Amino acid sequence: MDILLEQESNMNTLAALSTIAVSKTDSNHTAINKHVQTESVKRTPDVDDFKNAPAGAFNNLPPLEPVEIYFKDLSYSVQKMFSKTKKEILHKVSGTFPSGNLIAIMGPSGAGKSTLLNALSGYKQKGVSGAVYVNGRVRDLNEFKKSTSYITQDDSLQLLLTVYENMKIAADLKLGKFESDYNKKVRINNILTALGLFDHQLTITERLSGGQKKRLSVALELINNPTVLWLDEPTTGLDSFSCWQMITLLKQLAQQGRTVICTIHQPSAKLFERFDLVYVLAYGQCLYQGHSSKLVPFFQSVNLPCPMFHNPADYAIELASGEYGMDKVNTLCHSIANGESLAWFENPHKMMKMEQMRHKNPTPIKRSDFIEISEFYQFKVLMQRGLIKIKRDQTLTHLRIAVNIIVAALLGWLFIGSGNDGSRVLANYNLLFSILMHHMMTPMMLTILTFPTEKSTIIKENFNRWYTVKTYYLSTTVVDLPISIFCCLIFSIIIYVMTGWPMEVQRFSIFFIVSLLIVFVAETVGLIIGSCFNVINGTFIGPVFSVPCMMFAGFGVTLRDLPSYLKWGSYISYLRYGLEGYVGALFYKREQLECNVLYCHYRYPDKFLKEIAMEGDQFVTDIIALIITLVFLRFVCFFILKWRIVLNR
Ligand SMILES: Nc1ncnc2c1ncn2[C@@H]1O[C@H](COP(=O)(O)OP(=O)(O)OP(=O)(O)O)[C@@H](O)[C@H]1O
Repeated sequence: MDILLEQESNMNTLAALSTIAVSKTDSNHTAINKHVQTESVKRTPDVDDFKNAPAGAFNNLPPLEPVEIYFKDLSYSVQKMFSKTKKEILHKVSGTFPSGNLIAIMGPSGAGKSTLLNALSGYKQKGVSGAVYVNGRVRDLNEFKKSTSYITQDDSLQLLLTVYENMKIAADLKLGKFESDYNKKVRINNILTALGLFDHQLTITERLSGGQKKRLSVALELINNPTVLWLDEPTTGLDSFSCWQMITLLKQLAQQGRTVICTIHQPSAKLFERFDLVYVLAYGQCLYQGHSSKLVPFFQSVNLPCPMFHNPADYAIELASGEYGMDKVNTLCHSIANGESLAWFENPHKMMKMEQMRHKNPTPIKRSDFIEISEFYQFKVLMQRGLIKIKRDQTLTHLRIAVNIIVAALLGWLFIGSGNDGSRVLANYNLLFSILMHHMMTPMMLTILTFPTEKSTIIKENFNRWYTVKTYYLSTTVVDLPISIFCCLIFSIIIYVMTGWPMEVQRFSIFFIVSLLIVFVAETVGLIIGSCFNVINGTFIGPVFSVPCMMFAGFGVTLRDLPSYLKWGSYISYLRYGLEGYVGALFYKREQLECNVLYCHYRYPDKFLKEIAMEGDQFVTDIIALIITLVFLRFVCFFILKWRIVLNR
């Protein structure tokens, strides 16, 4: 009990601090703003400057335009697998979410809570029908999204960045260069203080507790002061105190004029009371909509009284899951008119009609302070973030370098000095194929394994307008270049020197360029597979896709011996161009090789080239073919990524 009282007092302190934030007449606040403006010209601040700053998270932001959301006959259906029929998940639900309220969407598992949240926020658009109104007008999703932020259930954070770095990157992406670094720091500091994360700003996000990660997710989205916050299960996985902290924080944000809507599983009685409005779903229908304190009277009104000392939220879930019979579910949904009825709001007669909303807001919702950031600036910031991640993810970076050194050294050792040995030409050919396998599998599997974990973050950040898919795609392509080139170069040098291939700049350059192109193509293939599949399916699809590529490379079966009806395969297999390029680089126009045994069948490299049906002089064509393949796959990859992230919503 004492602990709870203490927690409550902490929360009250937070609430008091937030009240300071919204008080526009507060002289302290004006003084601080002035101070900030004058100081920003003078010097660059450091962290200590902010230690004693007031905790008002949004004290220098323009006032919020209230956003009232009303939806009518909202349905959501999905295509059933292996069937032409559709499955309807939301059944023509209606509802009203007024501004300045903390709203809970409740219901048993599978009732459609996340689906409703996604449909209302625009996170899901395909399969949604019905109307969503914002301030009395049909929602213009593009404009509406400028005022909203969506916080996903899995926090989707950049785990390798510190709390401050995450905030700074978010501030740079959302505020661009229109705000000075000093102002961004002040804003970050205020938000972190209000959310109890100030003392953790130098902590790597990976090491934060579950509750702190959830608060950081909220903090990141508060940077541009959204008016509507959508949160999918913000309390899942948190202990009771962290839940309390989170809901209290959300309540404060709502009290500042925002519309805060979250899905929640089964809140405790204490948590339940904190919500202003509750929207209960049962089997995709609305079972209750109204003030949290009126839930019990509502049940009473339909002769389903909540048992004494029973948590009303628990009782609502029991009813919604059909524990007391489906007839009760239908009665309740009917009584609330599937969300149309406003009878159980705190002051139903004060609820605004659509015309009144339009009258109150004569122009459609438009964020006056919205900042459009240039794609070039976004690219720069994403590059910065990518570089920090590479620097921090030392295990992966070191592993990539180490794997290339170790594999090159092992292969080099196995084939040491064989580069000029007429009796080991076939061994050299096998080695080239092994090198090809290494350059194909390592980057492809690495991308297949790492990209899917990034996907949810990209989807969330892109939806919240942090950056476009194009800028993300370009930045990931560029940021990885130095490490890929370095790994490939070190591999090529080790293997080339150890094997004793001819020390000629031209031969080595072709060998290196072909290797690099294979690495880039394999990375792109990995990215395509990673964009389409999850890690498990991707790790299966990757090697399966590689087998035909190997088959058509001309290694096991020479290109000459391929049946005519399968010839096409050799044109689309990028490994064929790789192998041909390698063979050309190392065997074309070579002098006769050394022979220290009785007989060397391939002492003359031309004879070998003839036998494997490769001309050897085609390396320029091979390099061009690899470049065309790379460019083509890069475009394909971009469109798949765009489709997965934006178009498939
Ligand atoms: N793309 C889809 N294809 C098939 N069924 C789907 C799809 N999306 C959602 N569903 C189904 O719709 C129902 C509602 O899903 P939703 O995730 O909204 O439930 P929820 O109430 O949020 O559940 P939980 O609390 O467990 O997360 C579930 O039965 C789910 O299986």
